[in-house]
Amino acid sequence: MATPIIAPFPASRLRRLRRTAQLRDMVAEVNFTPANLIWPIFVSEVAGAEGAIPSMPGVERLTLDGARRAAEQAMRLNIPAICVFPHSDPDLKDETCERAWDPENIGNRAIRAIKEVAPDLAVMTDIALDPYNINGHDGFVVDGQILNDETVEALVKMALAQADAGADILGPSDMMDGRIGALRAALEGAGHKHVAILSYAAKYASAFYGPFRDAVGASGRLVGDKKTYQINPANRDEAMRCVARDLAEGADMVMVKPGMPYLDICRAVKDQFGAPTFAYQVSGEYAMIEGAIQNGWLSRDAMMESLLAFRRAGCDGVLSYFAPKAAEMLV
Ligand SMILES: NCc1[nH]cc(CCC(=O)O)c1CC(=O)O
Repeated sequence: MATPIIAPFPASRLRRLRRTAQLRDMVAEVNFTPANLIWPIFVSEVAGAEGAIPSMPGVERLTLDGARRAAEQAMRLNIPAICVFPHSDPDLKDETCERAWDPENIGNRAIRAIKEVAPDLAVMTDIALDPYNINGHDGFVVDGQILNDETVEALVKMALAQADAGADILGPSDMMDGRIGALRAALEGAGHKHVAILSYAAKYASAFYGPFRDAVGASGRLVGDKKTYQINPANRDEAMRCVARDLAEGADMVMVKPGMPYLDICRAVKDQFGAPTFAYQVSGEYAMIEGAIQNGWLSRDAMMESLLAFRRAGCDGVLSYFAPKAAEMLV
């Protein structure tokens, strides 16, 4: 960073450039546009499960038709990408997680439905076994241990099914070791050379995912916690090693997750690696801000301020449940 030169007062009056909206805009260091957004949506295959998610006020589980409408809305609002999270039938969850790589699972059906109505919209996926796992974990569980290498093999099958369904961006969120290299090799081998990987590289074992687990119906199921695979919130160097490793294995873009409590990590990742860097403003962050807005405790400006903070911290974009609302305010 350049060394700031400040003339002594009154030669320097920093308020001169804050006087009008035009002057403030002229010297704004970062901006936020709809192009900075990725919109996560929940798509359910369970009849009657669509509708409100109490811990995420304003967010709904969608049907396939709802996903189509969201895709059309994203295109209208210039949101470049939508990220599909499946809410799968709880009665079909098991330990084999076989539905994760079924071409007809709800995630893959949603990808195809979106591509039908909005072929140009980028569709991102989530790669992890938790939507289909009876115990709510992102990997296979045997004797209370999360198996790494066996899980990676399953994730590869899941990824290929998503790529076959038309996904543009794959989002491995599982935090198994070696998955990025395995996914990249499999995609090349299967002719999916242009499918991009946005790695959940610096994903922390966070309490801020609670409402998401309600949304996908994993809350009651999760046995134990995810601390043996997600990063300890105390660690920064470890996050940097994860990002370096994932980029070296072929990730096209990297993510820091959660977002607001980890803005220091966003800045460090952008400065050190200069790769396309995204933050996930996760469900708990959304719930805090939107809940406070709906109670009249915060104004709607808090939403835009929270998004702008990611840009200031070096992020190219943000996955946020605020995407449609924020994009509407930006047009
Ligand atoms: N692989 C699961 C997954 N993918 C995205 C989120 C969280 C997103 C959010 O909280 O908004 C999670 C939850 C978890 O790791 O338990």
